[in-house]
Amino acid sequence: MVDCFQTLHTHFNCLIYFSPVVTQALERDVNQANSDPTVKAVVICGANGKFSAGADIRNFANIGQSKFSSLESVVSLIEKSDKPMVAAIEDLAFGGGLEIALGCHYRIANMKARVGLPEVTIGLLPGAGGTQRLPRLIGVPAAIDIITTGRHVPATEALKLGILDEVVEENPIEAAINLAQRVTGQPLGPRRLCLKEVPKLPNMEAFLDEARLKVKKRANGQLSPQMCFEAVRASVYLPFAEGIQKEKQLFMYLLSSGQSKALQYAFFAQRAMEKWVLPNGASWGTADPQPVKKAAVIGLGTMGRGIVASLLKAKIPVVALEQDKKQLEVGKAAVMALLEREALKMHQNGQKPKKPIVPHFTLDFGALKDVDLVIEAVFEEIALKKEIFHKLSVICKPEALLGTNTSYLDIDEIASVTDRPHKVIGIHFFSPAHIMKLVEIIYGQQTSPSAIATAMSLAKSMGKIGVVVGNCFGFVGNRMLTHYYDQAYFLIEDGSTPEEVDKVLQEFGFKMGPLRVGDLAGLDVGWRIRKGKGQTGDALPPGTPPRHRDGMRYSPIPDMLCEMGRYGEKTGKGWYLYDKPGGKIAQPDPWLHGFLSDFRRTHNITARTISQDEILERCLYSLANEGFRILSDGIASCPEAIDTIYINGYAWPRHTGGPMFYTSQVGLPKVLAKLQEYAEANPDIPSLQPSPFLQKLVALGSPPLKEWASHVRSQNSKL
Ligand SMILES: CC/C=C\C=C\CC(=O)SCCNC(=O)CCNC(=O)[C@H](O)C(C)(C)COP(=O)(O)OP(=O)(O)OC[C@H]1O[C@@H](n2cnc3c(N)ncnc32)[C@H](O)[C@@H]1OP(=O)(O)O
Repeated sequence: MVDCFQTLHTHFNCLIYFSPVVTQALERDVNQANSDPTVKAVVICGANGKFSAGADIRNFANIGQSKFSSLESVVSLIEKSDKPMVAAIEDLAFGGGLEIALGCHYRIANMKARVGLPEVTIGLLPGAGGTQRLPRLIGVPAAIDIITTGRHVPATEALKLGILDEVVEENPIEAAINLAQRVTGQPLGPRRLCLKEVPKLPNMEAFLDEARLKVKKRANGQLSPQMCFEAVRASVYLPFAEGIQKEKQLFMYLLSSGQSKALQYAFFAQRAMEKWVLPNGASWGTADPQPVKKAAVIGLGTMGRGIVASLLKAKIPVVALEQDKKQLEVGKAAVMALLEREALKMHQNGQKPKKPIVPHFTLDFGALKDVDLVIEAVFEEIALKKEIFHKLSVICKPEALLGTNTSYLDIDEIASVTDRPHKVIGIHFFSPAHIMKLVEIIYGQQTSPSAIATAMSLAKSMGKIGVVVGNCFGFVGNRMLTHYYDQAYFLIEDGSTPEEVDKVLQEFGFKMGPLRVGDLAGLDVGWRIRKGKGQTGDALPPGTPPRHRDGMRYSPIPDMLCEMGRYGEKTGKGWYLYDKPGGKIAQPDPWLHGFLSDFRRTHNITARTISQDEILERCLYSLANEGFRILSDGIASCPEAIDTIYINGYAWPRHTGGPMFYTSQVGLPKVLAKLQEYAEANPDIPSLQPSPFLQKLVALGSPPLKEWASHVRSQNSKL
């Protein structure tokens, strides 16, 4: 990593993610350069076209304090050197990598480089002086922004901010050597960040108070953004050396917190999804993705519009089809408005908006004859979907992949009406589809590995995270979610208010609780699904007890709200009262509280005071309990898949690692005991009965989460 100007040729190939061994080697080489009189200046660069992405975070939690301290002392050694030290940043300088560059006296990067301090995203803070040097270099507001968000800063912005001294078109090493030659002999004092004052603000105190509140609000219970803020704040009030001590103290606090463990787990869990393997052994190694040069989307409702935008983002031309002229006009206007908003957003973020490819809007199914992929996004009605898929199998070319954006329905049933069940696959987006990162890729009994590879590769090109799952009602995410919502409804029947339930889940870390989310998504969505299942509406057999279905407890309250036209935000009332239809300001609704009291009276329910613990445990443990069933059914291949789905599709608070990781941290015996307790108290709620797989894990002594998949004996793959 160290290269020299003129005589020193020590050059060690630093891995993009460095270890304590690399830190030691860097220290040795800097010392050598310092003591070699023939060396006039040093250029620090990376190997293989990259500067550094920071420390290797595998097994981070096991590294002792001394190893972290040693990086700061090497940065300090670089900074104190009497010879000019120049960082030549190729492509990226993140985390400890940027901290090393901040220790250098000059920094040069190539045009496409990005720099940043992403430690906050893995539950930490920059612990090698970054929180003390960056504010001295670029001022407190910009440093707070970069350090508390962990965002990647493009080279051009970094130049404007003053993080970089120069940006060059190509290889920065050459330019760094030239710079080193130019500055040799000039005083280095003014270039040492540790000696600089933090730039003053006229209203520093007030600015920091406001910034602290903003960071806390955005953090939603995550500690690292708040500790990052406190470390930067220390740079304002403490001398450099004391600021470094404060940074170290806060870093060690975060390192030992459960949150950093959870966030690092989530980081690797997400990346593991890329390497899908089916129970029959199929994987990237055995399946080639088909090229998708042209795609079609059927249905331009909310989901269809977002899917069109996502495909266009991946530069795939799209045929957008609707069933009638009016729907097509409405859909077209909405898609164009969405594309304009996206372009404006890019412009505001300083990015150059690309000229959008305008979709081909049509009513004509014949326009689909040459597409490589269709994604159907019509209403969740199996008969409608089957009709469309039958048509597609007649019109589309034989090699075209037929995808459905269903969120619940049976992929095999849909495939059964086509001439190519091996090319039928679920591609389940999450709303808003152009923003949410998750895509569940669902394989049916006959879906080919190549179809899976194509869908996974498509997800990546749209900038999304694909997770391969098996076929069952609701797949992974929605199958688990049903139990979470059921508990919320039952708790409300038994005496809680929607506000109490939401508050508990918000305090856990969700941005919104289940009832508020229900109002946002539209209560009619679930109502239509329950009607489709015959749980409510015309298909309900006469004489069905109002609060039971097939002998199991059922809450009719959400159906009753919909029957009264209370669909949530869009109608101005649902679980909450809104300022107007489509309004965002939710207020507790006295009418609803009265309605709940009447409901309890009608059904002889004596309202009881329900503790916050019971609300949390019943909602979260019942959801995770279904996760254990999903694992033993082979619908998800590992707990990491479930957690990645929940974090990226359901806004599960990342700093708790996802439902399965969270359960592992609470302790499986405790979760099992609580489920047993709640199941006994509610014998008509079978979803509270602990899953046999959870019981098995506890009987096995609660092995670590990474071993759970190996304990699934009866994989019930649908392939
Ligand atoms: C001795 C300790 C002293 C000092 C401590 C200093 C603090 C730090 O530096 S903490 C680390 C800060 N850096 C980061 O958080 C960067 C994390 N990585 C990323 O953001 C991205 O990986 C990326 C660098 C932007 C590259 O993205 P992309 O091109 O999309 O590749 P990925 O799929 O994300 O990653 C490829 C591959 O690398 C593994 N990996 C990524 N980062 C790390 C890491 N920091 N440590 C170990 N491994 C890492 C990732 O898991 C992938 O592995 P596969 O096995 O190929 O899945």
